[in-house]
Formats: sequence, structure tokens, C-alpha cells
Amino acid sequence: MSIVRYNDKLLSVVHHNKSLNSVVIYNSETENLELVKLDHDESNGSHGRRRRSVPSQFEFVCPDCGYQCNINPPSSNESPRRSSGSDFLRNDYFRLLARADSGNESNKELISTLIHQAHPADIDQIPVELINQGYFKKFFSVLGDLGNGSNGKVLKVEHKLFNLQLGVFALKKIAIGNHFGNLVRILNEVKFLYSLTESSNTTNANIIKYNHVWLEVDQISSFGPQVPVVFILFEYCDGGTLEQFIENLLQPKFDIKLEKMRRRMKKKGIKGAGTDRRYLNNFEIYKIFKDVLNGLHHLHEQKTLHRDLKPSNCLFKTKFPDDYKPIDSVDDLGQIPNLVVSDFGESIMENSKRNSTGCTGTLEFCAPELFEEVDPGQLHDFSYYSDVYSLGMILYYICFGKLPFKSSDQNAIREEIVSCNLFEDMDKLRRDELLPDYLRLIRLMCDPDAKSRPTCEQVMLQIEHIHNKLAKQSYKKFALARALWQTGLNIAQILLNIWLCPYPVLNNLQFVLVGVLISQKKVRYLMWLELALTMLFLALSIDSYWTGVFSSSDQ
Ligand SMILES: Nc1ncnc2c1ncn2[C@@H]1O[C@H](COP(=O)(O)OP(=O)(O)OP(=O)(O)O)[C@@H](O)[C@H]1O
Repeated sequence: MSIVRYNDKLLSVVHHNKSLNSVVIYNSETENLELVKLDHDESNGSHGRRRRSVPSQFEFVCPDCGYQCNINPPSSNESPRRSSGSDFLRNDYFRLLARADSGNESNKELISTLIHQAHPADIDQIPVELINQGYFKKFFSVLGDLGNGSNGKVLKVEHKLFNLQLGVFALKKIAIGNHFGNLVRILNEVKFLYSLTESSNTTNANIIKYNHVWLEVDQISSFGPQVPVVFILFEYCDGGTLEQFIENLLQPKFDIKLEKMRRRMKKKGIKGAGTDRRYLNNFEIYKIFKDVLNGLHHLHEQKTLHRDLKPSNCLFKTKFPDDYKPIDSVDDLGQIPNLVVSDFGESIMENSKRNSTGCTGTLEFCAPELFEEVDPGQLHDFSYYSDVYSLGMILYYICFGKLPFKSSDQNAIREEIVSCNLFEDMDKLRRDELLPDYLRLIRLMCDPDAKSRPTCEQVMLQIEHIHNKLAKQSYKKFALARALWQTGLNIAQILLNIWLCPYPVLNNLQFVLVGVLISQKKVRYLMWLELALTMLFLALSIDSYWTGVFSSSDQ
């Protein structure tokens, strides 16, 4: 039997799970997917050796690391194993899986339901690969609820193929309801948004990765009817939302594990650990805001508006480390998990609701112009400027842990937004050293005149200045530590000189010079201390020198 190479034109690896030693191969001729177990026991992904070819096997070349080996077909008595996630997932993996499954009979049921509710011409326009009745049940299992939004529940799901669990994802179901007329437009726009996240350079772009969208007839609530539902599969973020994070900082929930850690750290004299109530410091504000800004900038570069930017739509990809304590150096920014902007796909779906309710997203983050009518009954459209306003409001929220509204009533909030004097007493809210640059940025981004607001690109430049300031602060901290260390070292050296050298005068003179040269700015007090000590030891050593000279001449 011949060996078929993975990079043969017909076959490609679309999924590689290192912890399960498995790959999914797609055959473009038969449009079939096949799960194969790798023929080696390494599970950490550090492949390195080439394996001998065995008949009836594929030769596999890992697209990730270039490792080559032979792969076996999956055995039928394979027991399911849990995986922490996939290591390589081709962008169109779920679409290929849907295509492989598209011949299924259940699609007829879905199509007949759609025909009952829409014009047949509309049905023809629905992209065929999006209709896939039973796809969810066949390839996913529900692990739990992640939360509720205005569109319904978000679920934590696990993808399974041939009884193997191949990764954890988030899934949102949106019932089409009365918006059926817009279905085609909605689906096409959501598809466009996937293409945004499909490009390979989005890994560091701080936007959520959408994996697949499809349509099924489903029962959203236990007693409700069967309705067409859009299923949206996207990246699972383990660290929770920015809103949850800030709320927990200001009103920490009791957690026995954290409490124990906090006590341990307090004993060691470490401040700000565990469940202490606190504001975010300048370094933390910088990192979190920069991530949100990056995400929005990426969307704007792709000529896409977010329309519903708010802290609950910003997700930390991973959890904060258990022993996290507030960072105080730009070198430690990496300790804060990366944040991604999500939900930009769904806001388009809600656009149709906008004219009737006045605002798509959460009212608090809406720019004042969005409440103005351009024509009777026709509200102002979303724009890059209105997204930047929401970004400014997010910066306010990150800095102060709350929003600037006096009232909690929605109508009163709307009036406060339109009155445009939300940020007057901002300077007095925090007594610690919050950089005034942040306050300036908030005022700029939330300028009542939309056109005066900066673009994301301009905010990027401002944030670079803030980074430079913070870098200097971190340097000062290290400069102090360095000065302390240097002083200790010099003192030790002088003592050693006095002890070892009979004529230490010249040796010690160099320390006097070094002390004078570096006695500048903030570290000068330490340097003066060092200088004083050096002089003292110098005097002592001169004394001992002359004592030595006289005692030798006496003899
Ligand atoms: N990718 C994800 N990974 C982990 N949790 C998520 C993910 N997406 C959403 N969640 C959780 O699900 C909750 C509901 O999300 P959803 O986007 O539906 O609503 P929302 O943004 O909070 O509100 P709205 O629908 O009004 O915009 C979020 O608050 C978050 O806790």
C-alpha cells in the first residue's frame, strides 16, 4: 500500500491536537474529514524525530512545527479524552466540517420551517453551507452557562469528533424571531465579520476569534416553539469580562483561597494582593486600555464599527495568576492577561432595532449625538466617532471603577449624556497619583463635538507617550534599587581596602570621585551618604596610614 503525504494536493491537516496526539485530515476530493491518532507517544509537542514509514498510514507533516511522522487511522474502541484546547485549528475547520455533513436529511426539516416563515426567494439567498440542522448536537456538548446577554444565553461548549473532545468554545444562540426579513443580510454581514477574524494576523489584534456561524431550527426555551436560530461559535475566554474584573476589585467577593493568599502576603509585607479593595494603578490602566484600543483600532482599520463597545464586551483571554499583585513596571505588563474585544458581529444584527429604541447598546456608553434626530423619526448613525466616545467612557470606567452618572434611571442618564458635562469633577475623584494624561484622554475622546474626537490612530500616539512616562517611572524604581546596591557594594569594598591594604588612600579616592559624579537628582541623597561614608573611611585610613608610617619610623 502506498503512503499518502499530508501535503498532497488532496489532503490537508485542518486540526492538530498535541495533547491528544491527534490530527483531523480533510480530503478535498471526497470532502470528508478523518480523525487520525499520531503514531508517537510525545504529548508535549516538542517533536523532533522522523518515524519509519508503515504501510496503510499517512505521512504527516505538522503545519505548526514541521515535524514529520506517520499517522494511523483512529481505532474504533478509542476512549474519549478531555483536551484543554486545540493547538492548530485551520480557520475554515468548522466550515469544512459542516460541508462534510451537509448531505444530512435533517436539513429538509430546517428548510421547510424556513419556507413557512419567509419568501422562497429569500431562502434561495441563504448560503447553503450555513444551513445545517443537527450540526450542534452532532459535534458539540454543553459544559455550562457562561452568562446571559440581551440576545440570550452564552454557553461553554466542547467540540467532539468521533468521541474525542477537541477543544472548548463559546456558543451564542440568537433566535431570528421577527427579524426574519433581515436574515439574509444578517447572515452575510456575520459571515463578513468572520472573514475579519479569519485573517491569520489577528492573533495579536485584541479581537475575539469567530469560528463558525450556522442556522438550525431550535427550541430556545423549554415551552417555546421551534424557531430558526443563528448559532455563533467563537473563542472561549477563561478570564471573564472587564466589567466583572473591575467590580471584583471594588467589591471583592469572598473567596477562601484568595483570602488565605492575601493573609500570607500581608504577613510577608506585600501590599495590594488578593482581595484588597483598590483602584487600578497607572500601569494596569495602560495595559488594559491599550488592549481595548488595539481591538477597536483593528476593527476601524477594517472599516468596521463596533457600535456596542462596553466593559462586558471586553474579555480576558485567561485568568489572572493566583498570586497576582499590582504591577509597577512596564516590564511586568505581560502579567496582565490579554484582553479581546467581542460582540462586534452581533451589534450589526441589532441595528434594525435601533430606530425604535433609540440606542443599540447599553445606554451609558452611547455618544450624545446618537440621541439626536437627523430627520423626524430617524436617529443619527453610528460612526467611528461614536465608537471613540464609548472607548473614552471605558477609560473612565477603568480609572474610577464606576461611570460618571448621578442617576440610575435610564431617561435621566440619557439627559446627563446629552447635557455633556459628565467629566467636570473627575480630577478630584482619586487622591493617588493617577496620570493626568488619562483624564485629558477621557475629555478628548468624549468631546461633545463628535468631529473633534481623536481617531484610534491618534489615541495610539497619546498612549505611546503614556508608555514612555511609565517606562521612566519604572526606571526610577530600578535606579533607586541600583543605587542602594552600589552603595552597599562600595562600603564593603572600602572596608575591605582598609583591612587588607596598608596604603588605602589612593584606592579610596576613586570612590570619592565616583560618589561626586553620580550624585544627581533623586538618588543624590544616597550618593551623598555614600560620599560621607567614603570620606569617613578615607579619614580613618589616612589616620591608620600615618600611624603606620610613624610607628615604622619610631622603630
Ligand atoms: N467568549 C466568551 N468566553 C467566555 N465568556 C463569555 C464569552 N462571551 C460571552 N461570555 C459571557 O457571557 C455573558 C453574556 O454575553 P453576551 O455577549 O451575550 O452579553 P453582554 O455583552 O453581557 O450583554 P449584551 O447582550 O447586552 O451586549 C458575558 O457577560 C460573559 O460573562
